[in-house]
Amino acid sequence: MNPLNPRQDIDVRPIRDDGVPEWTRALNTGFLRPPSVSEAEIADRGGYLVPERTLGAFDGERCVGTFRSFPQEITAVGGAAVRAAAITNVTVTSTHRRRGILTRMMARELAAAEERGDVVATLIAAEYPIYGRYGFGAATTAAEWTVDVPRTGLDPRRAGPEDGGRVDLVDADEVRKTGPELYERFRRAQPGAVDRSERWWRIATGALLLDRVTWTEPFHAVYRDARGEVEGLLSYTVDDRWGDAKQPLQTAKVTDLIAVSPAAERALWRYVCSIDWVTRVRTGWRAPDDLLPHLLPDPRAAAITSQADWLWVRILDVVAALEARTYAATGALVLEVTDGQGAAGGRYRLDASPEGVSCVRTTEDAELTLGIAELSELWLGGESAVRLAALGRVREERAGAGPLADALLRTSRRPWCPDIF
Ligand SMILES: CC(=O)SCCNC(=O)CCNC(=O)[C@H](O)C(C)(C)COP(=O)(O)OP(=O)(O)OC[C@H]1O[C@@H](n2cnc3c(N)ncnc32)[C@H](O)[C@@H]1OP(=O)(O)O
Repeated sequence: MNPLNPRQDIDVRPIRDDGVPEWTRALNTGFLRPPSVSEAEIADRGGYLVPERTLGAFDGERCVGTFRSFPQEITAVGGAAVRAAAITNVTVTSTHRRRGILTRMMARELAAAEERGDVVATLIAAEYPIYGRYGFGAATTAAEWTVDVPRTGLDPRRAGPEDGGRVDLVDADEVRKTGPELYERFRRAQPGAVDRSERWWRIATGALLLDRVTWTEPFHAVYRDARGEVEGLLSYTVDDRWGDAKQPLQTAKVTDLIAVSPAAERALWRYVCSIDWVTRVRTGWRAPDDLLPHLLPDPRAAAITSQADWLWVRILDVVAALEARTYAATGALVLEVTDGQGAAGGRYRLDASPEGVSCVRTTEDAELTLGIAELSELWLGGESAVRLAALGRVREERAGAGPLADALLRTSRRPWCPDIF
C-alpha cells in the first residue's frame, strides 16, 4: 500500500461533461506542469475530449488519475488503414502512484477497445518500462541526426533540385491548405504513420496557440515536381546564435519533413542543409533508416544524436491485424500467442503470400511461441523474431520458425510514425 495515502476506495470512471477543469488540473499535476487551468485550456480541451473515453481516477471528488483514448487510423504494411485506440494523457498523481490505478484504467480501456472492434491500441510511452506489462510492444523506433553543415560537402550553388522541380517558401495558410492532402498521400504509403487531425495542423501552423507551449513560428517550404505538384513539405525553426568572432552559428531545427517521393526528400534535405548562416541542422525524430545521410556528399556529416523506441502497439485482434497487412514472401506459420490481460491469446495459423493472407485459430502444433507484446512489436515489420528469440522473448518450437517469421513479417524499409500524440 502507498503510505502517502492509505485510502483504497479510488473510483475509476469516465468524466462528466462538467469534469474537464478538474481532470485537466490532475493531468497538469501528473505531467509536472503548473497545475492551474486557464479558461483557454478548458475551452480547447472541451472541444476535442470525448467524455465517455476520458477516464478519471477519483479519491472522493479529487481527480488523481487521468487517461483517455481517441479513434485513430494506423497504416499497416501494404497501406491498409487499421482502426486503433490511441491512448494518451496517462497520469497518476504522485501521492497515489504504485497502487494499481494505471492498471485499472488500462484494463478498462483495453476491454472497451476490444468491444468497439478496434484492431490495435497505440501510444507513445513517456518511459520504456511502463507499458510492456499491458501487452504493448515498441513497434517503431526513431532517430535524430545532427548535421554538421560545413562538413556535408554540399555546394549551395548546386543544392537545388536537378529534376525540374523547385523549392518555395510558403506561409501558414498555404500549409493548412496543401499539408493535409500531402500528408494523407504520405501516410497511406508509410507503415506506422497515423492520421492527423485538423487541430494538429492548426497547432503546427500557429492558428491555435496553446498557453502551455512556447511557440516559435516556423518557416515552411514545399517541393513541387516539374509538373507543379506538391510532393514534400518542410517546416523548420532557426535559432539566433553568433560566435565571438562574429561567425554565424545558427541551428535549424526541422519540426516536420514529409515527402511522397525520393526527389522531394532529397530536395528538401539539401535545401535546409544549404541555408546561409545555418551551420547545424537538427533533423527531429525520423525513421531509423531515413535517407538523409546518404543524400549528402559526405554522409558522416550527419551523426545520430538520439535514438529511441517511438510508437508502441498492442494488438487486440490477432486475426484482423495479421490479415490487414501484406506479405512479400510465401509461407505458413503456427503461432502460440500468450496474452495475460486480453482475449488475443491462442494458437493461430498464418498463411501468407504476396497474393493474399489468411489467419485462423488452429489446434495444430505451435512453431513459434510469443507474447502479444512481441507479436505487436513484429507486426509493422520493424523488429526481428530471430533477434527476439536471442533475447529470450520468443521461443522456436520448430527449428527455423524464427527466420521464417522474419521472411514473412519483416519489411525492406522500417516502419515510422512521425507524430507524437
Ligand atoms: C501514453 C502516455 O500518456 S505516456 C505518459 C505516462 N505518464 C507519466 O509518465 C507521468 C508520470 N508517471 C505517472 O503518472 C505514473 O507513474 C504512471 C501513470 C506512469 C503509472 O501509474 P501507477 O498508478 O503508479 O501505475 P500502477 O500502480 O498501476 O503500476 C503497475 C505496475 O507498473 C509499474 N510501473 C508503473 N510506472 C512505472 C514506471 N514509470 N517505471 C517502471 N515501472 C512502472 C509499477 O511498479 C507496477 O508494477 P508491479 O505490478 O510489478 O507492482
